[in-house]
Amino acid sequence: MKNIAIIGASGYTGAQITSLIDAEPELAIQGLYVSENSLDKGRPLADLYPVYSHIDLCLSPLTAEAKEKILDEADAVVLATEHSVSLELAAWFYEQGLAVFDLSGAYRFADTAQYPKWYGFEHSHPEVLAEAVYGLAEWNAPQIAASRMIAVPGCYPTASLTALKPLAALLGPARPVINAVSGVTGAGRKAQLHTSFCEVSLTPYGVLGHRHQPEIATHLGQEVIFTPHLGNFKRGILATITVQLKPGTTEADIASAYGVYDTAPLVTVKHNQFPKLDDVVHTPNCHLGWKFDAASGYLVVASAIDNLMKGAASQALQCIKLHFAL
Ligand SMILES: NC(=O)C1=CN([C@@H]2O[C@H](COP(=O)(O)OP(=O)(O)OC[C@H]3O[C@@H](n4cnc5c(N)ncnc54)[C@H](OP(=O)(O)O)[C@@H]3O)[C@@H](O)[C@H]2O)C=CC1
Ligand SMILES: CC(=O)N[C@@H](CCC(=O)OP(=O)(O)O)C(=O)O
Repeated sequence: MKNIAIIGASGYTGAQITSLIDAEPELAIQGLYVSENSLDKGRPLADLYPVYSHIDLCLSPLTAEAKEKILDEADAVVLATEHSVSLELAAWFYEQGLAVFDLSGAYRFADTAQYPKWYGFEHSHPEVLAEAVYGLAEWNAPQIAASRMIAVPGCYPTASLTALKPLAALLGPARPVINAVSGVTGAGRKAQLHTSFCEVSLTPYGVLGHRHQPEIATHLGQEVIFTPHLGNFKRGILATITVQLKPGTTEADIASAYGVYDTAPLVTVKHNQFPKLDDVVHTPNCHLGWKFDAASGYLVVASAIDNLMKGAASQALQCIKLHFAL
C-alpha cells in the first residue's frame, strides 16, 4: 500500500485525482490539503463536491506541522497547485525523500532559461529540476519508474504530443499547426472574469505566445504553431493538427508509426474516423483519428482527451502506478 498526500485537493485537478486514488486498492490517501489560509480549510471535500460524498475526508491547511506529518506518513505527494506554489513545494518534498507528482508546469523544461520567459520566475531549484522526468506516460515509462520527481505534462501538450510523437521520423520541415479547443475547467476553479459564464465564447487566446507551444516543441523535438481556444463547455480538449510529411510517405508508413499504440490500452487510433469529446470526457483515454492526402503530403490528425483526466489527474495516476510498479 502506498500513501499519497494530495495538495491543492479543493481544485479541479486535485479533487479529480482524489477520486481516482480513492478508488485504487493499492493506494491510500494520507490527507487532503489546501493553503494555510484557505477559505476551505477544515471543510469536507464532499461539501465542495457532493459527487464525491463517498469520500469522507476534510481539507487540511498545509501548515509546517502538516508538512512534517506528510513526511512521516506519506510515500508521495501530488501537487495540484499553481506553478509558483509547486516550484517550492516540489523541491522541499523531493529533498526530504518523498516522490513528487507535480501537475504544474514548474518542472517540465530541463532548461532553466525557459522559466523567466514562460512562467515569469527564475527557477530556484535547478538541482531538483535536473532530476525531473516528463511524465508523458505512454512515452517515458522507464524514466517515470526510475525518478522520484515527475513533471506531469500540461493538458494541451498531452493531446498534441500523443498525436505527434509517433510521426516524429516522418515530419517534413514545415511546422505542425495545432488548433486546440479546451473546456473551461482547464483554467482552474478560482473565479476569473474571462472564465465566467456570460464571458465565455469560442475564441483563440495566447496566439503565438502560449507557454504550451515551447512545451510541445521541447518534447517533440520540432517547432510547432500552437493556437489554443476556449470553448463554452466544461471538460475536454480537441486538438486538430495539420502536418506536412516527408515526400514519399505512405499511408502504410503512418499506420505503422501509430502502431506504437497497439499495446497502449488508453490510446485508440482510427484511420479516416475522427474523435468526439463526449467519448473521452470523464475517462483516462486519448482518442486519435487521422486522414492523409498522399498527393500533397498533408496529414490531419485529431486528438481528444479530458483535460482533467488524461490531461492532468489520470495521467498523474498512470505515473504513480508506473513509479511504484503497481
Ligand atoms: N485544470 C486543468 O485542466 C489542468 C491544470 N493543470 C495544472 O494543475 C495545477 C492545478 O490546476 P487546477 O486544479 O486547475 O487549479 P485550481 O485553481 O482549481 O486549484 C488550485 C488548488 O491549489 C490550492 N492552493 C493554492 N495555493 C496553495 C498553497 N500555497 N498551498 C497549498 N494549496 C494551495 C487551492 O486551494 P486554496 O486556494 O483554497 O488554498 C486549490 O485547491 C496548476 O498548476 C495547473 O496549471 C495541468 C493540467 C490540466
Ligand atoms: C482553458 C485554459 O485556460 N487552459 C490552461 C491550460 C491548463 C493546463 O494544462 O495547465 P498547465 O500547463 O498550466 O499546467 C491555459 O491555457 O493556461
